[in-house]
Amino acid sequence: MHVAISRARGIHIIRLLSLNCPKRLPSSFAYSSSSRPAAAPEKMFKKALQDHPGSGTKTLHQTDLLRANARAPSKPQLQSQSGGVKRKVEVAESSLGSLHNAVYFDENDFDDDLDLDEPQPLIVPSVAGSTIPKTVTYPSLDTSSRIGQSVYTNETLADVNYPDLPSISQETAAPPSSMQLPWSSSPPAHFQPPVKKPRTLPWTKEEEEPREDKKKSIVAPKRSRPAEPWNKSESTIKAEQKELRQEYKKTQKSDGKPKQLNSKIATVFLSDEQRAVLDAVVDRGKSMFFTGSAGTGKSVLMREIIAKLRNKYRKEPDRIAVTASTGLAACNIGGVTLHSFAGIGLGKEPVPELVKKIKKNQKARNRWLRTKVLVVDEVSMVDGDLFDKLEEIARRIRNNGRPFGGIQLVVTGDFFQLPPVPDGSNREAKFAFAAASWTTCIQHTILLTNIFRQRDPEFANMLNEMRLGKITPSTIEAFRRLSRPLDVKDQIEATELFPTRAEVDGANSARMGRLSGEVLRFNAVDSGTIQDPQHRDRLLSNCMAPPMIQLKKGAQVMLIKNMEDSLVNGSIGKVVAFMSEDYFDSYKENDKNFADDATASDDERAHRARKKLKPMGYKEGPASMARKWPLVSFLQPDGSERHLLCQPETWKIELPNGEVQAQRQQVPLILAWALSIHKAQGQTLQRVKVDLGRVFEKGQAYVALSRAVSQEGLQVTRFEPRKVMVHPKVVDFYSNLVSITEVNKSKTSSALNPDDFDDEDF
Ligand SMILES: Nc1ncnc2c1ncn2[C@@H]1O[C@H](COP(=O)(O)OP(=O)(O)OP(=O)(O)O)[C@@H](O)[C@H]1O
Ligand SMILES: [Mg+2]
Repeated sequence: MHVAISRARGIHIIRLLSLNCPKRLPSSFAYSSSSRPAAAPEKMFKKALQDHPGSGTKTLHQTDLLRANARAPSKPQLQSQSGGVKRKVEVAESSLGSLHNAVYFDENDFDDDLDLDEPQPLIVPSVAGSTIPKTVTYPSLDTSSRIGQSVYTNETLADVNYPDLPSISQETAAPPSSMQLPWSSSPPAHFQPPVKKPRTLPWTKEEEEPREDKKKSIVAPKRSRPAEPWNKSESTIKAEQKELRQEYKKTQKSDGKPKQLNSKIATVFLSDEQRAVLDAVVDRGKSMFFTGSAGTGKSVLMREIIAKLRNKYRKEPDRIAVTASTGLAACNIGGVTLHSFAGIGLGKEPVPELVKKIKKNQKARNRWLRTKVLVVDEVSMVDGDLFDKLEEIARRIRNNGRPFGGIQLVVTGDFFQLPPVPDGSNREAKFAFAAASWTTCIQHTILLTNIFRQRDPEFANMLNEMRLGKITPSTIEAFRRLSRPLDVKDQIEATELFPTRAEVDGANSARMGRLSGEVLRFNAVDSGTIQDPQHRDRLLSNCMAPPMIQLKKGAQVMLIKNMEDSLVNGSIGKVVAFMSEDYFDSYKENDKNFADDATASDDERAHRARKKLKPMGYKEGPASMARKWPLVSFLQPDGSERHLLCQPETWKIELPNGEVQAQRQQVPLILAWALSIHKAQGQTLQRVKVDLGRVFEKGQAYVALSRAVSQEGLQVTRFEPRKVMVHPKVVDFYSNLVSITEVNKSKTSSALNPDDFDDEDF
């Protein structure tokens, strides 16, 4: 397992707000684990604030809210919130505010990455002397099966479509409620085993369930790092195969039974603070906002919560609405945007009109009526006025005067990361915590403090200073020292993070252009209940998987689905070969035959193996023979590598009732020499390169740098403290989160008492 359980550097839970629940609530509580933190973030926070006393700590916003709420009745009948208290957020004008003004939004697209740029066509790498492609169509396996291959003079460009992919049934839409989670930053849908289980190597075969179809991913076990991963398709595979046979023999000898070498998705072990939040949400039905620095396991916890809630409501799955602020974030957790869930379009109208609109839409109305738990991910990008509008809509539609119409809210995000995108009007974006109804709807705010991503306390401290926008001279120096190129011993380069998609596409295309050899083009297959192609395309434009990806041998790629415990969303690797599934079938069935002839090409050996397998019932088909998938060598955090034959996976945009509005089937890869900061949000990356001269948005620099797991794996150029922009309102909000030290002072017991969550229910 590449991520060991971090020796808890301190686990603290801070109960901060219980404003609307005065009954039996202590003002705060604390929990601490047995071990002390090496670099407790709350200490860093305090220290940073002390170091910079003038640091935007004006009137504490939260204090205002507390006072306001103290005067409010315990179960406020919120009326006309949308027309109620306006909390104007005074934000310094972004130097690139004009970019935001050009942003186009609708209810399905809150992807600032997409909005910042016009959609960019993927640039075909220019190849000197290339000629107009000649298309060769292979005979079909069946009438619907067709593969077109275009041949260039210097390189081959092959289109790979998936005409015969099985359509995904509605039953497969919702992830299994009891699924296990790996330790990674992938969305919950990715934590399911792939729709078809990864194909394992021969020695695991006997343990596998019989499967109906053959489209499985092929995973090789860990092996030591090769010198040039993409140049080893034949001889190295032969060597690998020998190694595998030896390992196989060993497993046979050890206990007489084959062992499952490739463990499936591992169970996550939540820290005590994560566990406490999970219990409060799932068992006690609390409305919670849990937050914390990048890498504190918010996403891991949210996925576990969703899984547990799905299990709890397994008989009525539509009781849980999984949403996120942006299309990308929503797609990442297998949900929809908050706007789509609400059925409010752009949501610009006043609440009464929006209510009318929803009442006319039976499906949207039902969603509001049926929902018991509303999950909101990446809340930092949710607009505060929108939050208030939704709160009022919920009460009106559900005819229930409790906060948010009695819906339990499970909200997460880090307000120090990307802020709400302004709506194009002159109005400044308003944070969700500044919404008038925020404190009445959120029963508990929990600060997760145990940073898992960066295990080096010094680095975690540097990032925390950056997060708060209060960087000490020594940290500035330390970041400047990171401008050197990374010292890497293998061929995997640092992924460069850019603010805009155009820069990303340009960088990736340039790198692809430098590679010679065959280009294979993989086209996605899109489907779903939305028939209007434009609408569907717009929804799917937020999907991590692109509509088309071109790959060459040697291309650096990122895996965008979790396949195994160590092959997860965010794993970086190189394409080492393109191989058909049949080749692999033959290979594993007939390995001796393959291994003994190093001179034969992949195809020759596959052909020979197929011949041998024919009498055993092997069905030969030209189309299936020709369809090749990228074989990728992924770098593991421990320096070893693993291989995966990357076959299409599915992404869905799914409503709470299970209706799959849109889905995309595509190979689970994107080019990864470069990545947008937006797409990198939430990822954990081993090697990262960031040019801070390009960042322009508050929180952007922090999001980019905090993807790295270590200083050794991070290169930062043009580090300027002024590039680290932090919103003063966010500083205010977080400075009101009581530190564990203060909590400990006011509490005799340091142990978390579960009863601390047992305040009155809404
Ligand atoms: N309980 C845990 N045990 C071990 N590792 C964990 C645990 N929780 C999270 N991690 C690991 O820590 C890393 C960061 O987790 P995660 O992506 O959930 O953090 P996050 O708070 O969502 O960060 P971000 O704000 O950047 O999205 C991941 O590699 C994840 O696997
Ligand atoms: Mg996250």
